[in-house]
Amino acid sequence: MKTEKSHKLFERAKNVIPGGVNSPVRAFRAVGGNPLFIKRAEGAYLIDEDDNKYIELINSWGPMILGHANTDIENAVCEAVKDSLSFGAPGEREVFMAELITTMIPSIEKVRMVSSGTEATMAAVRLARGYTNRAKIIKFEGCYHGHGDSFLIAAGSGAITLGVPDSPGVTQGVANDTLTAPFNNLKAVQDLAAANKGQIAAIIIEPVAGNMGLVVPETGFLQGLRTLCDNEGIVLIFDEVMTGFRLSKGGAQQILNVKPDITTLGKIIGGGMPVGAYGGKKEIMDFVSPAGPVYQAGTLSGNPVAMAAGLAMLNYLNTHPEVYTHLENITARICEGFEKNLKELGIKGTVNKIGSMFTLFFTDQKVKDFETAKTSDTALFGRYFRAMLEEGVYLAPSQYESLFISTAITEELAEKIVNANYKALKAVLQNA
Ligand SMILES: Cc1ncc(COP(=O)(O)O)c(C=O)c1O
Ligand SMILES: N[C@H](C=O)CCC(=O)O
Repeated sequence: MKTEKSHKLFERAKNVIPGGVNSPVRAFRAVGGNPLFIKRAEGAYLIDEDDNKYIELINSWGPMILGHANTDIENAVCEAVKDSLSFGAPGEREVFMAELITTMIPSIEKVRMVSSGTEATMAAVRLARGYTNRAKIIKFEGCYHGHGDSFLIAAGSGAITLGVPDSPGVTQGVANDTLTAPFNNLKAVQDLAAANKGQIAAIIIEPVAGNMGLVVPETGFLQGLRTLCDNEGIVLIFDEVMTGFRLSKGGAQQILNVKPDITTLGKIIGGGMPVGAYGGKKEIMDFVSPAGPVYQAGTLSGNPVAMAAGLAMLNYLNTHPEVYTHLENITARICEGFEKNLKELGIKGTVNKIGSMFTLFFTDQKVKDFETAKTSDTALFGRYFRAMLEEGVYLAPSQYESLFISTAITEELAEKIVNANYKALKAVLQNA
């Protein structure tokens, strides 16, 4: 595989961008080798600067659920651009967007648009603190909620990959207010709440965790958190930046049948543009400025072009429920193929999946939390990642990420992915 142009760009980038990338996990540090610079993407494919073409399973870390260069979304953006790129004043698309979100996710009665998932989670926690007049929050080991200071404690995603789950730069004062518990361990959360009675403002959780690899909640876990929050006056925040509009049109909360007080959103909601949102019960959302005292603002919040992209995306998903069945069937097919390959080649692996999200962990343990996720052989993952690239399939460059399927993955492509997986696993065995 020729990667000269990517390599040259990376060398130039390292001189002027920290680590040569604008988000750490893109640097390929966990898997070895240099990042590929992408010049174009279309449907299910990424095309790099050296004209290599890959079937891709990241989809910009989730947003591109309809594949790249979707005509509906691109047309909506082109139309919106004609009216100016930004107003800094309210526009009708923001109203349409809020109406659509509150229809699709009924636990959201009012919603505020922001420009990233990080902004959404930071604002949601500030709101919960302002509403309850309490300081502490509980988060889960291996969950990632963006790079807000309060969340960089036992954090997932690139923070695990690069060995900074507790980042320098976060003050001890902030860290003291973030308590952590293992995912899927209700007793640990109940104990924390009892030991800090009357002090916990919020429990924030990815209802389906995607940032320590994919980990699904066990039966009763989320419902147990709901009951605990109701009993203790704690605000339950579901961070659905990844799962919102992906696992169903009503997000993870719809399929798992548990309603949070606040939901944070991002990724798909922007159709590929930088958008986030947080919303929930009216009573809580009316604490947000200017309705209430909790301050939060944004120069580009509700940006008309971003709203146009997001509206086109959400309108499509809202009116095409068959999308989710298709995505689930394709994902099941790929995961079954991977499991068969692992068995045939005698490689230890566990495939976690839900809807159109999945992770192949190189461990024979059941992966139900961060501790079990960490039993994966990450060196083996690195070799597998590179072998898959050679086979023309682009994966997330870390064991601790979920993969995402888009509607552009046809049954034929699913077959190709399974075959590539077999060849890559075999190559990894031969070179062990
Ligand atoms: C669950 C979750 N929350 C929050 C974020 C932060 O979103 P963003 O990267 O848009 O700031 C991410 C992804 O990065 C995420 O996966
Ligand atoms: N896991 C992260 C978000 O979902 C990966 C994206 C990033 O940090 O660049």
